[in-house]
Amino acid sequence: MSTQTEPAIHAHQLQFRWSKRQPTVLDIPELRIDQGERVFLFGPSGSGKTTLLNLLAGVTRPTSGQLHVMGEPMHRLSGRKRDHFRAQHIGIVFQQFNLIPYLTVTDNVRLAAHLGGKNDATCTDRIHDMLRALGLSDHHWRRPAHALSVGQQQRVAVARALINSPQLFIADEPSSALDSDHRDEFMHLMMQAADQHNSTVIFVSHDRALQSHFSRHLDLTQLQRAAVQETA
Ligand SMILES: Nc1ncnc2c1ncn2[C@@H]1O[C@H](COP(=O)(O)OP(=O)(O)OP(=O)(O)O)[C@@H](O)[C@H]1O
Repeated sequence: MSTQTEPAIHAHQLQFRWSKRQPTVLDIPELRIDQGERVFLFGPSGSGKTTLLNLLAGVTRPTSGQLHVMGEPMHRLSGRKRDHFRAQHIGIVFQQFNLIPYLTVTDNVRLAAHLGGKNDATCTDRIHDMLRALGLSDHHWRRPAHALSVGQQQRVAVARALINSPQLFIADEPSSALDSDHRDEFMHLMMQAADQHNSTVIFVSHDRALQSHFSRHLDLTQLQRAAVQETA
């Protein structure tokens, strides 16, 4: 596993395409992100931001090249090993949150703790502390996820992503459905939670107003050589 000096992310000659008949979506000669960095990733629609996050999270595997995430060679690991690594070391907030609608708020977060091997005796207390820190008070905890507002679901998704104290926290447009007041509050809470765990943060958004929360701003079109596929 990783040491303190090892980068959180190191990609070398990283390429990805969906199939042999489709054009290359990502072609990144070199990318290094150090542990603890706060990265704001942006680029036009279709430029491959979500695809890159999925590669970093091990959801998909590079077509060619090397990708090390906290020292692990993701380009060489099987799907099962990548799933295991993700559950233990990476927290993700997806665009659509992907909560399980009929499970309670607490159990949605507990499931992630279980998959990460951290559903121990202190788990319920840790979940409730996390939910409280993210602004969800106790009368929400036993509600099914489908009975929450979009903003509340986002907070559950962040709690779920952070419950295992991940070394890498990845978020794909997690604040897009919030108004500007709630967005700032949400960003503050999210960064505070990431600070507590000293996580590396990679955050994708079209909203450039949010980039002031981040120490590094990465334009995907500058980072890579593949052309953006035109959206019809
Ligand atoms: N499952 C898929 N199969 C084939 N092509 C796909 C698939 N998912 C995405 N693509 C294509 O890959 C390219 C990159 O898509 P991606 O979702 O990574 O872009 P993005 O920068 O995240 O876009 P947006 O800002 O609109 O979310 C696009 O041309 C898209 O059409």
